[in-house]
Amino acid sequence: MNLSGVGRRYGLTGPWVLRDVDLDVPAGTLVRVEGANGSGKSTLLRLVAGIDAPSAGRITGRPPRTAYVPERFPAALPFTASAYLLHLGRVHGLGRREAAARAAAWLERFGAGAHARTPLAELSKGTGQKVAVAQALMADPDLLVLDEAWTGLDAAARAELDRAVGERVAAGGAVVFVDHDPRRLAGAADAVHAVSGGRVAPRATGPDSVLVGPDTFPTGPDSVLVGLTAPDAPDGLTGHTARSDTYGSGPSVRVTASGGRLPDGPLPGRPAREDGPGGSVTFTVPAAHSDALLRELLTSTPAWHIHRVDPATTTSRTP
Ligand SMILES: Nc1ncnc2c1ncn2[C@@H]1O[C@H](COP(=O)(O)OP(=O)(O)OP(=O)(O)O)[C@@H](O)[C@H]1O
Repeated sequence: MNLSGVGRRYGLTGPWVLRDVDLDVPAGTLVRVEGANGSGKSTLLRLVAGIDAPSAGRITGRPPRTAYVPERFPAALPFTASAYLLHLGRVHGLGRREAAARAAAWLERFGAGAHARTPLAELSKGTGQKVAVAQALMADPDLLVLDEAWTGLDAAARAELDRAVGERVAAGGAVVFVDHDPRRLAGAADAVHAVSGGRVAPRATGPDSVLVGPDTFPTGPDSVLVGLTAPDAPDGLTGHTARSDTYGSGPSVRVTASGGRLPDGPLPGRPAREDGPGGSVTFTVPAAHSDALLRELLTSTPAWHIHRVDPATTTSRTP
């Protein structure tokens, strides 16, 4: 995929967080993104994953099967770990049996099999992060975007994630990642891009190329948010593309919620809205935007109470 002249700012008049970004992410490559806190790494990764749209420029060629692990986990979702993975597997386009099998296999692989029936809200941060990573990997994505996905994982799970990343690249997928530990996959990256001053610039790669010093190591596990970009059904089951500016038929998600306040601006993915009984509202949004929508609803003041999250078959866009 390719980013050409991409810029991003929050709000119409906000400062440009990123400007004039030209970036190639070829298939079968491992790409590291690095930079200081607040430089715009997560912003760049959200654009790459397609859960956020550029304010300027063009993004083309994003693989249909894209999966994303963002920094924070919506632990308030009313699911057990396996039910959540099953749901996301269905959103990724998997059949029920296949989704259940893959969910179980990935939980087992990350040492979280015993927590399959634990409600998300009761998971430890590290186990929640294992679920976050499992939801992305179970899609066999052609583009995997990992925003500090190792944070909070125990040593065995970190090593397992390293292996899984290697497998994705070996299978011809692209992996784009941010991690504050400069030793993470050291020397394995095919390209390293540094974000600084709103610009993204390539720099030489190699075992000795380290921009982020040891003093920037995370001091503890951050809270994590499971990302769901899951834009496409695998094996060409649908023709939906996860372009942020492209809607139509394709995987979409219905979120039923109540009690919160809507933001002044548009909601992520501009969901269709349907008022229900008891003040509840059902938002229907393309699957690629459902994570951003959930995050917006859960972090609004007052926060929305999420009743249900269901796959839907079609998406309509409000004008
Ligand atoms: N939703 C948002 N609304 C307004 N500003 C935002 C939003 N998200 C990020 N920003 C701003 O964009 C800038 C870059 O943030 P971003 O999270 O992309 O940085 P980062 O490099 O990932 O930081 P860190 O290393 O601390 O995770 C910051 O100034 C941040 O405040």
